[in-house]
Amino acid sequence: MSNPVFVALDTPDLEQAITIAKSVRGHVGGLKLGLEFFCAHGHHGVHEIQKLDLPIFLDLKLHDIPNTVAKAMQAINMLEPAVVTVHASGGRAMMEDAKAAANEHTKVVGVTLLTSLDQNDMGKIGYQGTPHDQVERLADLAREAGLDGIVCSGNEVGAAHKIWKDGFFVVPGLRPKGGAMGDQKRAVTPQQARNNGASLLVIGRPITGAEDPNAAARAIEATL
Ligand SMILES: O=c1ccn([C@@H]2O[C@H](COP(=O)(O)O)[C@@H](O)[C@H]2O)c(=O)[nH]1
Repeated sequence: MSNPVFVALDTPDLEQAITIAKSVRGHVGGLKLGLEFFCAHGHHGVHEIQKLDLPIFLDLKLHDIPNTVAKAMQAINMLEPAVVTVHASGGRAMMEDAKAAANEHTKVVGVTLLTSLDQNDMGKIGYQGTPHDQVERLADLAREAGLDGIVCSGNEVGAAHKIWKDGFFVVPGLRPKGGAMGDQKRAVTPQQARNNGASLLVIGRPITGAEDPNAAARAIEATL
């Protein structure tokens, strides 16, 4: 992938999503559509964004019983997404069925531990160990289930890469040096994530919330 940055078009406003995507398309490698956009616009919205002719990452974070996730995957296959997310904590059978139901050319990746969570949150949820432990445990499970890779923070991607040499590593929660964290708790810079072994970098607000999204995307591209 020449430019590993996928910009997260996190808005329920279709026109705004198209405007931002048009302004940054020369400086990103793809477009990520998540729950906010998909719940508002569904397949129609994805078709509109596809007109911009960049790969589409559908970040739907599917998490349910295996049969339901497999059927949901079948229902988005006609959109031919480049990447789709499921929650790795849905378990091995769910991930196996998700991968089996997906298009041959769609990468299915498992979210390990959301980048908005830290060690303190893990304790409250009832997860054992550190974020590294959780990411490595679920990376192993995702690999065994036949997924293409995982989603984790830039802090853990180096360790995950060591245990899964040919895995595909999606890293969100990225902030240029000094950038506002917002709800992200395990953030690193795009450059750090890339150096640590990220395959795909997800960047939302540092680009979409900038006064000049094109300049922000260009500045990030220049650091990679
Ligand atoms: O662990 C995760 C998984 C997914 N995301 C998604 O990435 C973007 C990040 O947006 P920013 O504005 O750059 O914080 C967003 O769409 C999340 O749903 C994540 O942040 N962490």
